[in-house]
Amino acid sequence: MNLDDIRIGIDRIDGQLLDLLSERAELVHQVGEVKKRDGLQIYAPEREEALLRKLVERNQGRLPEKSIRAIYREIMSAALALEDDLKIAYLGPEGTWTHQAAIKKFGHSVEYTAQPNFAEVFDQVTRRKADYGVVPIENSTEGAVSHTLDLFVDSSLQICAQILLRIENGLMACIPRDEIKTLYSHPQVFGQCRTWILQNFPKADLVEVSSTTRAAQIAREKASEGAAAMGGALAAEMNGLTMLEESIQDRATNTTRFLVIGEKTCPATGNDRTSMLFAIHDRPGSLVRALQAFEHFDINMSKIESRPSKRKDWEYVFYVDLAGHCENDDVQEALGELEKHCSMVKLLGSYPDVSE
Ligand SMILES: O=C(O)C(=O)C[C@]1(C(=O)O)C=C[C@@H](O)C=C1
Repeated sequence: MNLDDIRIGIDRIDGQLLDLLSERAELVHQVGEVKKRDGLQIYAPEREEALLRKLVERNQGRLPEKSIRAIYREIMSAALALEDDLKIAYLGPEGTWTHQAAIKKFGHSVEYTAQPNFAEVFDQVTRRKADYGVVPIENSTEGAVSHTLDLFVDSSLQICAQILLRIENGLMACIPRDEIKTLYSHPQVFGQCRTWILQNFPKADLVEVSSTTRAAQIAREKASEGAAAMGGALAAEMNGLTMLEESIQDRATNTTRFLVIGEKTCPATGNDRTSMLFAIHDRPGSLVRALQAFEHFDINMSKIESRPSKRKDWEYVFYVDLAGHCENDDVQEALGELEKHCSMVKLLGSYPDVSE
């Protein structure tokens, strides 16, 4: 077979694919009409996850799971845009890791709105200026993003999905490496690259800024003063910086978990995770007894963080993630028992426990 013959085959299939995608778009349009009529959420993470799991299982061909997910991400992104003008708020400016996480979840067809800080992301969704928000919650090297945890205490928003994104930080500048005097980045990135900084730039000044994109902008503006930035390839590209060294994070598998927040949580998919906050009574053994509620019902607790309550000194709020959906009987019963030992329990939502 020669190249032209093979390409004729590809052209034929692409034509068929487009016809099928148009047919799909017609059905999606009908779904959108039904959802608007019945007041349902346009974004349906449980349906997306079920569809993706079915497709990955069915797949017999050469395409790896990652490619199937990426292709369908964009097909469903086009669907979301057809159903409504979906707007997603994220921590900007453009090119931040949160922006990339948002695109990984919602694709390129929906509208994005960059916000100056996490509180604004929450606020935009609360005031319905955006349909959903994307915020980081924890990093596998550096731990919790405490500011996000704190914002959940007073917010009525619910978590409806999670996004896992591999974070590859690099050193970027528009000056040679030996002229670098100051490193700019987000505090989380400094934490993720601590060993590399000590080994490579032990004498450099470290300046924390609001995002890696902002750091890249400063590396350009203050190049003559010896500025460089640490962050992702997109931030370097958008600011015309050279990547002087790639993959400088201390752990190769460095991954950040992001949450999608909206007005409603997500229905059960059979493989879910639930997030909640609670505060305990100030009595001996309260925390142990509260946590035993999960053990009694054989529920796996995958995360616990404590944060100051900000209402009274030395009083804490615990942020917990567990396996299961808040509508499952065992989770409901565990919550009932938990409440007996707590002064406050607040469910933040249940969502598909994706590992991609
Ligand atoms: O089935 C739905 O609820 C749809 O809106 C369709 C669709 C899709 O393209 O398959 C699009 C967006 C939703 O988040 C889930 C699925």
